[in-house]
Amino acid sequence: MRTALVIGTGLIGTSVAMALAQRGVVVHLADHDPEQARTAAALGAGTDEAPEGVVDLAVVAAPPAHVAGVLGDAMRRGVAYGYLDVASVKGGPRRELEALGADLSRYLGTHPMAGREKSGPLAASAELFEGRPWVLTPTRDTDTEVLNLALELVSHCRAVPVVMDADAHDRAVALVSHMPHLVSSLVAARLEHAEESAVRLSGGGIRDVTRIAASDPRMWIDILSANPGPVAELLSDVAADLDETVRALRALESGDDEKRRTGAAGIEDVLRRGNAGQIRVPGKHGSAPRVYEVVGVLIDDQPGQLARIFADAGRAGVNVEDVRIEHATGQQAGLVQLMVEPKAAPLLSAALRERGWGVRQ
Ligand SMILES: NC(=O)c1ccc[n+]([C@@H]2O[C@H](COP(=O)([O-])OP(=O)(O)OC[C@H]3O[C@@H](n4cnc5c(N)ncnc54)[C@H](O)[C@@H]3O)[C@@H](O)[C@H]2O)c1
Ligand SMILES: O=C(O)C(=O)C[C@]1(C(=O)O)C=C[C@@H](O)C=C1
Repeated sequence: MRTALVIGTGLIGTSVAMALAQRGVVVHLADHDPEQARTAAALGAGTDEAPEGVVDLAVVAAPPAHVAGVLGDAMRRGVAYGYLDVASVKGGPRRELEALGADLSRYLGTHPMAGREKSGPLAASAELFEGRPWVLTPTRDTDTEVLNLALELVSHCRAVPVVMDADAHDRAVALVSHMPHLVSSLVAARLEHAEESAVRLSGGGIRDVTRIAASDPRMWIDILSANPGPVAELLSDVAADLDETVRALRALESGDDEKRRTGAAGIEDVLRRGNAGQIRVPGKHGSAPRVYEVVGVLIDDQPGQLARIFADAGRAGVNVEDVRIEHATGQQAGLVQLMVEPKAAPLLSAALRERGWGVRQ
């Protein structure tokens, strides 16, 4: 990738632009608030002058409700070869773009699983995405070159590409991002009118639980409006657990030994289930480096090949953890190396062979 246009130069757009600029990509910056683009340029993220020709990749980092409109407009103007967005929800923007009649082969919905509770270019950092998962949602129609440009961008940001279906992504982030965000806000909301003498005792525990409650509500209204069903289901499960927990605590207040024993067992159950869930959360920059097995797939230079490989891997139920592409010099062929969990490698090889791919494991 030689040139890129980042539209929406807040926290995420500026962070992407900084990472690309550091890797030698010529980055153009645009925002509906020109002051934001100027600030991003002053931070070394690129130039706020419009590109003269067509750039390789346009990256839309506007709030989710504006993503489809901004993408549709950029595509109509033909500003780039490929287009991607980084919005926190993937199903809605794709459907909106489809309704606008856009050429979806040149579009790839993506989502870096990294961020902050602060907004704007001044909160940006080129290192924000290092080691973090970056979800890509290609379909059968995705142009191979656009997918390659996206993979290059993810690699420049030193993130880890994860391929998923858009709706499966939205269900997953309801669990690991959207529902936790609301729970954090609900806990923090209890502090609003609390006694200062109590609030000033706050320590690491409440800080950890409420950090994300400081985020911009306008952005989160957009995010939650685009994923309300899955989040409501999860929150109603949390509400049922809360009811049980309150019942257990009330039992602990009782003068009756048997009731107190039942109450203690209920609380212990909540705490132990919490331990079991917490241990599954990867560290800040992912879990300790894992060893993946490589499944090599031979491709010729036909449009749509990479997207088809990802779609076939998805159909086999295999998560592709990382990808490398080797092009054979002077030949219309290449080798795609898919990095997967060791136990998934034989399954993936068999599924891809069955679908006619040349596989090397
Ligand atoms: N904040 C996070 O933690 C996080 C993480 C991953 C992905 N995202 C996604 O990234 C995108 C940007 O989020 P952010 O945190 O950088 O927000 P931000 O508020 O820091 O930046 C958004 C920028 O978009 C600009 N903008 C708004 N409407 C626009 C339009 N119509 N055209 C051009 N520019 C416009 C704003 O002026 C602002 O500079 C969102 O879609 C969000 O869902 C956010
Ligand atoms: O770390 C934070 O501040 C975040 O909230 C980041 C976070 C998340 O929930 O993990 C928030 C929303 C984005 O879509 C992706 C990442």
